[in-house]
Amino acid sequence: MLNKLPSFPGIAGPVVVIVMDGYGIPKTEVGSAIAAARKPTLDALFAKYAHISLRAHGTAVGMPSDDDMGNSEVGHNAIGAGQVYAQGAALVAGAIASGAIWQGQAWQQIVAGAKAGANGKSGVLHFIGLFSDGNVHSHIDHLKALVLRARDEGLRAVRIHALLDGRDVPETSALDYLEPFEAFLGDLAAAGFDAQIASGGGRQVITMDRYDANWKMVEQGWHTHVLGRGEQFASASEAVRALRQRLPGTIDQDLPPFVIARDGAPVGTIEDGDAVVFYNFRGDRAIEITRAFEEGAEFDKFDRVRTPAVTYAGMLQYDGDLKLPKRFLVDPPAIRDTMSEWFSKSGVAQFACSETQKFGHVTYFWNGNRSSKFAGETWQEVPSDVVPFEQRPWMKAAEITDAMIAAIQSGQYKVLRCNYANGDMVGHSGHFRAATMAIEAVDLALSRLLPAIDAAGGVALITADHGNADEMFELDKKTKQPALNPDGSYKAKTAHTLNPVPLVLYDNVSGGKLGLKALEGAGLSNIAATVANLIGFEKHEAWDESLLSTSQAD
Ligand SMILES: O=C(O)[C@@H](CO)OP(=O)(O)O
Ligand SMILES: [Mn+2]
Ligand SMILES: [Mn+2]
Repeated sequence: MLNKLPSFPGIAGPVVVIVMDGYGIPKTEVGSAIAAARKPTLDALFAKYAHISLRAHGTAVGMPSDDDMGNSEVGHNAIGAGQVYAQGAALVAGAIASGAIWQGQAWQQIVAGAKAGANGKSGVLHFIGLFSDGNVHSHIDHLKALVLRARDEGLRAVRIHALLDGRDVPETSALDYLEPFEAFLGDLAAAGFDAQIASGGGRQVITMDRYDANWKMVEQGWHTHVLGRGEQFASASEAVRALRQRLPGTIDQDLPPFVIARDGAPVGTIEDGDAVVFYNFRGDRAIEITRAFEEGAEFDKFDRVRTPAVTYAGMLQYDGDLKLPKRFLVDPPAIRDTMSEWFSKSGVAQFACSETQKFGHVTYFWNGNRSSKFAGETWQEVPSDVVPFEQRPWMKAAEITDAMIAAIQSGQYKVLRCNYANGDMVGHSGHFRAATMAIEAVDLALSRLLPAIDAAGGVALITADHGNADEMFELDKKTKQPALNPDGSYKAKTAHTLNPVPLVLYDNVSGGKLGLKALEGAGLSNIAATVANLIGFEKHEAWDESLLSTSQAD
């Protein structure tokens, strides 16, 4: 149980933490869908209530460097745990640099599995994952290290199944990664090691679904990577060129699947005796395909047609509760002492809500990559639409708000949390106009939610996990100003940003006694202690400092 604060009994009503996914503080108004949105509620929040900015990228959220943008996993982990852990990107890079990854049992079993093969023939080692240097789900340098090590281990062949990104990196950058990589593989092949790209497709089309939103994507991925069914091309770069020509304006994440073939035969279907490494380190979009590989006859999400007997590993363990996958190359961060756990131990009833696309963010990521609840937690999922979100920028903001208002009015919960997906999911489309509407939808939601909090005598902390809609145009690397296409138009940007995020204390109950401290270097990991203080508890010793000032205590 957390200790009671000696000086402040906590507010009478509930504390509501509102995460506006993808809502950063823009550096410039040009290209900011947030600056362009009509948002009277948010404007009033910033005009009238205590607010500070928080770091939400780089080392402040456990990424390897401050050149790394934030993302939902590391952001929600930091908020929920109140601490910063070295995250997957850093842990994998470290394990490769030290060589520890190759000494681990999992890698050795992968190598042994491929060498043993089946039916008297050694197997092939397949790498499936996101093909970029975005460092949100994966990094291409990790893939390179894996391929080289597979060669050094004396494996017969490797095949790569490349999920095109354009969401954590510029929207049509696939060839910038594919061409040098094909050259790298070509050099290996010339030196006698059989290494080729075997299949691929846009990450929003195949394989990388999350939170059971659309298993069809995983089914299509299985058909592409495992069965080798789909449109055939001579190489991945040729596939990208041809598909772009056929589907003008389609960005990388949305490109259809492709299979690489010679003389009509796929070069890398997945067969009995092969080994498979899913090389993404982040879990949300890795769990479904992992289940398809690991589960037996009980698997009922789609017809796999064929289930090759393979040795399978994930880069990390993606879910510590479900032990998914069983075999993994690098230990995940051992996230402990989350606020959900300690509020639960302190008898605080908690409510969490989002729509499918972000549901795991406010539950599984928030609770330290655990898919189970702590005692006294209630989770509510609002099913997301399965459409391109630029067509429905309001997404489920209204329904999430309905659920939050009902939960507040029930009087059952002391701490509530929700995530509005709009700024992020629509921001990822690169569609500026839709992104302004996304922010307007969040604003409208807040205009309903905040009065319900007032009526319950509560307060809200309004924040975000990282930026996205705040920068909808690529910035020129040198000038840091929005970059232009050859025709003079702005280059659309689909990725997250490096910008800080707001933290607003919406408080109409303390009569001005509560405020926020602008601590040097404050980041998302300072929120947990702030919530604890607001409900009258001291922070857990592992948590970063609280940002709450109470006129009695300070
Ligand atoms: O869509 C995703 O998987 C990531 C970007 O790669 O976004 P977020 O971290 O906001 O979930
Ligand atoms: Mn996010
Ligand atoms: Mn995002």
